[in-house]
Amino acid sequence: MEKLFIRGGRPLHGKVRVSGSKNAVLPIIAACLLPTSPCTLEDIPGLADVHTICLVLQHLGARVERKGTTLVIHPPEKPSTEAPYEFVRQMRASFLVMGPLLARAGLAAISLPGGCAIGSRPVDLHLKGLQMLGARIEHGYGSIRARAEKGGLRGNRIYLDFPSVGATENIIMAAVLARGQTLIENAAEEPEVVDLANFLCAMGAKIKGAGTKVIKITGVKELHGVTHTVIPDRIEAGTYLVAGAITGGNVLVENVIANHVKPVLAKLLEMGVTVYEENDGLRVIGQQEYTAVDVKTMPYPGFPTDMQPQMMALLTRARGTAIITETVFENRFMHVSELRRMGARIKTVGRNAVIQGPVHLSGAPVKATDLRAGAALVLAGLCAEGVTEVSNVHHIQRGYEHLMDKLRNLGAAIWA
Ligand SMILES: CC(=O)N[C@H]1[C@@H](OP(=O)(O)OP(=O)(O)OC[C@H]2O[C@@H](n3ccc(=O)[nH]c3=O)[C@H](O)[C@@H]2O)O[C@H](CO)[C@@H](O)[C@@H]1O
Ligand SMILES: C=C(OP(=O)(O)O)C(=O)O
Repeated sequence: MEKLFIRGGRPLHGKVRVSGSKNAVLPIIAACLLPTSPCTLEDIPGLADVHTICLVLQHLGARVERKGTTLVIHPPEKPSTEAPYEFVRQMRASFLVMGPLLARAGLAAISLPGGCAIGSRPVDLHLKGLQMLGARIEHGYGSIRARAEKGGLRGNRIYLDFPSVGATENIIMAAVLARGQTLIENAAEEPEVVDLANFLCAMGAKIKGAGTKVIKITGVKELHGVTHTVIPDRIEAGTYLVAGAITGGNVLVENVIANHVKPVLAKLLEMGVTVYEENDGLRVIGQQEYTAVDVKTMPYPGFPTDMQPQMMALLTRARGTAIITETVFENRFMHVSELRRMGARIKTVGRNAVIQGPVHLSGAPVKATDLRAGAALVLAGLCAEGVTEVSNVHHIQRGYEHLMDKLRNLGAAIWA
């Protein structure tokens, strides 16, 4: 499926269940290289990215069995240590095997991930952290080769210049088997980091402070396999909340941790969307009119950059002028020109986008340039007049399980 078609104008009604979190499951699968016995992972979404990281693990010698939404991962006794470009090119998160490989095998050679549509996305913070744990880093032929000193990695104090999610995760995974204690300061506080830490602790790791700015890890000798259920995807949940709001519908979003979507809820409420907690999830009731609000993306617990494009689509429907400031990625406004093709009035100045509303969007052929840009175009299509044709759907398939079926169940006219 490379194209999606949406006939807009139908308010969405009903229930939708959120799948397991993409950004939690990717590092957790990488962490399955660490124990000496198999792990069972539950509520694993059927996403292109999950498939890719499983291929990476298989390439490194792990045995991966999938049964429905369950994954069983048998770690290799002696992992191979190279993740070539063919994987890293498909998904930057492949770089997350660096920490576990260094911890388990003392050696890792991973292709350097390139930039992508939303920014240049260097890995300098990952490498600085691993260096502080005693790894020797060499660049060559487009790859990074990291080697632990004799006797393995050793704990240290690491200050991150920016609370990078991936760097925090890579360093935690490297430090759990290191000698002594590691302190990560200015660590990322995202729920996905906490889920990874909970998974590792269940395997026997000693980690304190995950979910705060300071994480303390005391290295242990060995980890054992466990069963773990990943947290619900807070970005998918936020996307369906916006879908309810943008179509003026009434939707119950199930399997969501309300605390994880607090920054999104706060903005929806400020705009005049009705959202409240029910026993089984969060109910969103759309209104005829919304008020423009300003949004600034920030590391957690700030407003998530992964919800910025979807929020922009919704803000085209709000009365007044809204300013979105993107502080996390330097180039995450690729959806603006596509939304403009649908009639949105948006200008960008550097890291700010100024949205003038309300406008009645109209269907148009548009292109998904990345995952969340694609989600924003689908949302815009749901409320636009006429048919919207979204191309490059493979980007959307990286992060939304059964998107078409879930939206159809809510009454959307969407087809491939
Ligand atoms: C698989 C996964 O979990 N992806 C999420 C993760 O990506 P990811 O882990 O790549 O995001 P980071 O938090 O690392 O990146 C945030 C910012 O830090 C910069 N940076 C990062 C690392 C580094 O070594 N040097 C550096 O300069 C990046 O270029 C970016 O501008 O967190 C992002 C920020 O919430 C989300 O948008 C992604 O959906
Ligand atoms: C940017 C995202 O993912 P990744 O880091 O995998 O590119 C995202 O999920 O919006």
